[in-house]
Amino acid sequence: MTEMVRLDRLAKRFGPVHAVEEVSFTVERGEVLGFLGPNGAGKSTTMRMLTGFLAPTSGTASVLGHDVVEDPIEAKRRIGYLPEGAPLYGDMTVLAFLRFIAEMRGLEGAQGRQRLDAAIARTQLEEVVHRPIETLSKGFKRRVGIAQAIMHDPPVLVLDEPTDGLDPNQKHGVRQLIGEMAEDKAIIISTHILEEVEAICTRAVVIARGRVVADERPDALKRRSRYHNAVRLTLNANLQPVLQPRLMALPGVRGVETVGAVNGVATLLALPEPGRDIGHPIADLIRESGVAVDELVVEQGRLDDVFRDLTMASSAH
Ligand SMILES: Nc1ncnc2c1ncn2[C@@H]1O[C@H](COP(=O)(O)OP(=O)(O)OP(=O)(O)O)[C@@H](O)[C@H]1O
Repeated sequence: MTEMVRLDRLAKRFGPVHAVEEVSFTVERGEVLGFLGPNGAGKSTTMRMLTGFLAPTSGTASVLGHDVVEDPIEAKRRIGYLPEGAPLYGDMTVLAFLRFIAEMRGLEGAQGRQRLDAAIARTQLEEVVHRPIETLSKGFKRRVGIAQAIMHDPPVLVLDEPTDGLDPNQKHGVRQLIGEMAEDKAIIISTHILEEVEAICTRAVVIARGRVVADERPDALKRRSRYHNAVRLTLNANLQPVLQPRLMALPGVRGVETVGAVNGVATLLALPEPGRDIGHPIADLIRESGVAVDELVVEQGRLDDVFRDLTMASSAH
C-alpha cells in the first residue's frame, strides 16, 4: 500500500465560524474515498485546503509527502481538482479550453498533444471538442471539468460532488469513469448521494460539524444500521395476522414492522436483536408453519439510516 494523501488535524476558521474543526485521514493508492457529510459539514473547505486553494488555520495536508503549504508547487503537480459545480469558461470551445489548461500545466509539444488527446479520449469528449462549452449538456460539462483535472495525469484526484445535478445516465457515466481511473490513483470524492458511496467508494469518511465521525468501508458502515440482517417478507395480507405473532415470538427478533400493505400484499420487516442472525430461524418457521410467503430477503443495512444517526448525534453536542 502506498500512502498518497495525508490530512493531519486540518482545521479552518472563517472569523467566528469553525468550518473545519479537526480532520485527519490518509488515502492509499487504489482507494476511492467517499467524503460524506450534511450540508455545511466542511467538505468543500477541507478539499479546498487539500488542493492548496485555501490556507489552513492549523494542521497539515500533504500529497505524496509534499506539504500543500510548504511545498505548494510540487503538491499541486500531483493533484487534479474538480471544484464544486466545475466552473468553466463557457464561451471557449472544449478544445481551446483544454489546450489552455495543458499550457497552464506546462505541457508542451508532443507530450502536450499526447496528454490532451489522452484526457479527451478518457472522458469521451471527441464528438464535442469544437463546441463552445456553454452549449453542452451538464453531463458533458462535467466531463470537461474532469478532463481538465486529469490533464497532467496526477496520481491524486479530488472531485467535489462530481455527479451533482446530473441525470441517472450521466451519473452512471461519470461513476464508471471514476472507477476506471481508480486503479493507479487515489481518488477523493465528496458527495451526499449515499448510493454513490455504495456504487464506487472503497472507503467512506463521514464528517459532521467539521469533525470525522466515521472512517470505514461502506459495507462495514452499513452493518451499523438497525436494518442490518433484518428480514423483509412479502405475503398475502390475509396471512399477516397468522405469521406476525409467530415471528414476534421467535428468539432474536426484536420487533416486526409493517412496511406496507398494497393491493392485498403485505410487506413486513423483522428486526434482529444486535448481532443475531434471524434469517435461518425465520425460514425454518415459514417452512414448518406452511404459510405461503412470496419473498424473503435478508437486508444488508441502509447507509442513509447510519448516516443520519452519525451526523445527527454529533450535531446534538
Ligand atoms: N469563505 C467563507 N466564509 C465564511 N464561512 C464560510 C466560508 N466558506 C464556508 N463557510 C462556512 O463553513 C461551513 C462549512 O462549509 P463547506 O462549504 O465546507 O461545507 P460542505 O460540507 O462542503 O457543504 P455542502 O454540502 O453544502 O457543499 C459552513 O458553515 C459555511 O457556511
